[in-house]
Amino acid sequence: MATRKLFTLVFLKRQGSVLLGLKTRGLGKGLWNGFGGKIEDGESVVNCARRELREECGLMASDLKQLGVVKYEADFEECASIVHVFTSSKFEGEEKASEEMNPIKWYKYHDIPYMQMWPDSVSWYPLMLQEKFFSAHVIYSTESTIRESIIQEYGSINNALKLAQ
Ligand SMILES: Nc1ncnc2c1[nH]c(=O)n2[C@H]1C[C@H](O)[C@@H](COP(=O)(O)OP(=O)(O)OP(=O)(O)O)O1
Repeated sequence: MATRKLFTLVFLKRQGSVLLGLKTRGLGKGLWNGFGGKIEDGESVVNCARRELREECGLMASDLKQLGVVKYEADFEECASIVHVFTSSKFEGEEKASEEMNPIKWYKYHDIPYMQMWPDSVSWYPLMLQEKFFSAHVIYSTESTIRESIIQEYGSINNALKLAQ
C-alpha cells in the first residue's frame, strides 16, 4: 500500500466569519489556512485537531465536528496526504498568533483570500462553510496546478471517511 501522511485542519466560525492564519513556515508557507498539522504516533485524530488548534491560535474548541476528508496526491510525490477537516463555533481562550501562524484574522465568508491559499481550497470551502459533509480527492501535477479534483457531498461523515482508509 502507498504511504500516507495524516493531518488535521480546523476552522473556527463566528457570525459569518472564519478564523484563518498566515503560515510562516514549512508546507503552505505564505498561504492562509485553517489550523492543524501532523497527527503524532499514538494520537487520535480529534486530539491532534485540539492540540494543533491550541498551539497555533491559542483557542480551545469544545464541540469539534468532523465535516470532511481531503486526500492530496501529486504526480511528483509517492506519498499521499490525508487531511481530516473539522469545524467548531464553540471555543474559548485567548486568541493569539503563533510562531507558525502569524497573523491570524477573522474573514467574512465572502472575503476569504482564495488567491493566497492552496488552489484546491475554493473547490471545497463552500461545503465546509455550509457545514456539509464532504470528501475531496485532489491530484496536483505541479505545486500550484491541479490535474484532477473530485469533490463529493454526503449525508454523514462516514462516507467521507472511506477516502481516508
Ligand atoms: N496539500 C496539502 N498537503 C499537506 N497538508 C496540507 C495540504 N493542504 C493543506 O491545507 N494542508 C494542511 C494540513 C495541515 O493542517 C497543514 C500542514 O501541516 P504541517 O504544518 O506540515 O504540520 P505541523 O505538525 O504543524 O508541522 P511542524 O510543526 O512540524 O512545522 O496544512
